Amino acid sequence: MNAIELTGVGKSYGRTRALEGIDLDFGCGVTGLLGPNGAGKTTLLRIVATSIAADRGTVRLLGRDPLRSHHEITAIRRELGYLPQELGFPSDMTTFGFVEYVAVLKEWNDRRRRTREVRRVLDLVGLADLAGKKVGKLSGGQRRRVGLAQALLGEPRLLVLDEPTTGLDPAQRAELRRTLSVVASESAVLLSTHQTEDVAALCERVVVLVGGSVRFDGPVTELVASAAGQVWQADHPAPDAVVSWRTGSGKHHVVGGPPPPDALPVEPTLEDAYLLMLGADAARALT
Ligand SMILES: Nc1ncnc2c1ncn2[C@@H]1O[C@H](COP(=O)(O)OP(=O)(O)OP(=O)(O)O)[C@@H](O)[C@H]1O
Repeated sequence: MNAIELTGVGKSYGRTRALEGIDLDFGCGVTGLLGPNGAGKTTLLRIVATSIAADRGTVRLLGRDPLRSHHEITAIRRELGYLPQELGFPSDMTTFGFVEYVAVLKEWNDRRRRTREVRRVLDLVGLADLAGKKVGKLSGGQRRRVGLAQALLGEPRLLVLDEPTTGLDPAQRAELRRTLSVVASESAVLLSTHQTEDVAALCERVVVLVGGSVRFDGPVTELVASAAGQVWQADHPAPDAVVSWRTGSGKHHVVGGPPPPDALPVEPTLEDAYLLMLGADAARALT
């Protein structure tokens, strides 16, 4: 049984079709969800986090149907950790107090066990030293880590993270990768991000959503390989490239399109492959 099983899933907001025909299964490991603004990433994560219901198709989470009964949805939520895109914090609560409050909502009724668990997750995200500080006085990145701490309570089998790296500095992002790679050995982790480097560093599998549909689903290495032979370094601009820019070294990084005459091929990155995929879509939309 996979932790997440989606078949023919669709969701609309009024006339806007946010998702259509989504067929995806996820087991243990970290899967990265990429897609441009409005592609449907948050909508998909909210469905998987039982925060909203799909309009069409079937959703099974941890072997259960969230629409079947209150009992089923509660059973799923007991094993689910969710970091929403925007998490509201009562600013006068302390870091410890806020995570403990979420633990109470998650039915950690034994005070000693609860305290131990809150300390464990604060330690995991590197916030032990700030446990007594008011949430309102934390930096954006620190607040993001408080959000992550509450999602990690109880070692959830299903961890859903909406843009977890937003606001984190490079050292914190590296630490987050370390934490998630440990969690993912026993849990299914689904995260959305605009940072292709995070996906390349952390995920075995990547799903690209475009316009509410799955545009790519497979190993990160496969997406990278799809750009082989289409990325160059050149001395001159490439006006017909899918994307190209002048780098700090003064050379031009050229992705797709005909190579300029002096172009030297370079190994593509995940970002190159992703830009190529989106660029091809954009070009198709214009014809
Ligand atoms: N509550 C809502 N009411 C109406 N339309 C919505 C609502 N939430 C999302 N949408 C629309 O659904 C589509 C998908 O939005 P969604 O937030 O899932 O995309 P996303 O990929 O997460 O975008 P972003 O990268 O900007 O966060 C968009 O067209 C958006 O405008």
